[in-house]
Amino acid sequence: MHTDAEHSPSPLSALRARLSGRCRPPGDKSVSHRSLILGTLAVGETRVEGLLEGDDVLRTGEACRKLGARIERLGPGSWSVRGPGLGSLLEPRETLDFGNAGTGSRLMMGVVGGHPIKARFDGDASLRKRPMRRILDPLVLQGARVLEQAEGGRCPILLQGTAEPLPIEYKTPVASAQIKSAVLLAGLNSPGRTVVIETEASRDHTEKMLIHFGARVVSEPYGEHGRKVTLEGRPELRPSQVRVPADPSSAAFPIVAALIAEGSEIVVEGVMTNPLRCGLLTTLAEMGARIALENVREEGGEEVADIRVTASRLAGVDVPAARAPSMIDEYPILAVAAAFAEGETRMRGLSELRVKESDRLEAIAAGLKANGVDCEIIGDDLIVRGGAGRVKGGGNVETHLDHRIAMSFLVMGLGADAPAVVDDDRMIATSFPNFRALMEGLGARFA
Ligand SMILES: O=C(O)C1=C[C@@H](OP(=O)(O)O)[C@@H](O)[C@H](O)C1
Ligand SMILES: C=C(OP(=O)(O)O)C(=O)O
Repeated sequence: MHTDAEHSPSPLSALRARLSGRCRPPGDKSVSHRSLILGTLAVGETRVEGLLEGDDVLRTGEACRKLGARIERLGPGSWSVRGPGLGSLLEPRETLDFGNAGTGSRLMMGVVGGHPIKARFDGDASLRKRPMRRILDPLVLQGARVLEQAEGGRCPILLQGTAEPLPIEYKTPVASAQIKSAVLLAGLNSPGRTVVIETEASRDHTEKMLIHFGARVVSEPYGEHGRKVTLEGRPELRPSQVRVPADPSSAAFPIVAALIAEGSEIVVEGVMTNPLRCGLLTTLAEMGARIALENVREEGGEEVADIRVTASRLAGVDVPAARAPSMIDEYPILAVAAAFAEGETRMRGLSELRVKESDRLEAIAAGLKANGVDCEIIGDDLIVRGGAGRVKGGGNVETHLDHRIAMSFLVMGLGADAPAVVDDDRMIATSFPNFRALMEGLGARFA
């Protein structure tokens, strides 16, 4: 299946534009994956509204079906999930193919790891490069066994889960919501308590949604920036209603586009403003961006807001490493904003960017250089010296099967002197299938 995607790239270029109007980005990817997974672990019908119908999430849905869930699309973004329930999952007969999705594959490893079933995990060329030992190590402590794996603990992986996961206390080696979530999801079927400690807090959607589905989860501060999360095993998960707010990581693209494209003013509606996802907004505000949160309200257990953005003169800033977990997927688009800023932006502590869909640190630097932007990587830091409102553009950007690299450099083209070209736009469908239409609705020009 993945071979098609790899064999016929679809290049796209973006031209200078002025943006105006209102838009609503699709549902949050993290919440969407989790709504299907938790729906599968609850007995009865879970209804999801605003599900992200991107390839990553649809593959999680396919995997849940292979474990015994009945999943139906009732209308656009509206889905019904009927789970067999915790402890009653079926052993899948076929490989669970997660395509490009780190989140889907890693969370489902946690689910399988906590059940007495065996499953094979695989994905595309990008997913096959991503490190999975970080997930397998704690799962083995919980009692799962890795029967087969590619070199370095990579997919394809054959995982044998356990009927009775051991209650463990686990300190994550890096700030990662995927590691935390895999351990908690495996721990759901444990007779005891599972504790995950992180020294830097990562996004907390799993904890919040587990509580929404009826589990007992306590999250306490740990050290200066960390959290200690305790889950009581074998909860009675009840089917629930989930309303998925708009994805702040997708909203980041129109937001930065409006900041850098002269004369623009837009409103991005219904965006989740969970503090553990808001590092980009904090950073852009420090850079002098004219961004206002309007109509702040609650939707589906999360705070959401309409975000008004006016084109702005930006100034370079120093982004501390401690902010990385709250904006981990936003560095490619922040680097584009930094390219248009006046002065130097230093983004610190980006080692995790090397193990995303591509080596994002290298991919960002190469894309910036191709478009005439002065930048360098020093250790795990990225330094961008901005053009004070001007970027040459005209570059050809290699996207390496990475949706965020593709969208970021298309946004760059909307503000650059010459069009920016990305070598392949197909991966955009993994997280933001209507990216092009939504941006064109605001006045963006692509060819
Ligand atoms: O848990 C999640 O939904 C995610 C966690 C992050 O990954 P890490 O856990 O590897 O930081 C993020 O990059 C990814 O897009 C989504
Ligand atoms: C890192 C990302 O996703 P995943 O880890 O799910 O592939 C992302 O969407 O930027």
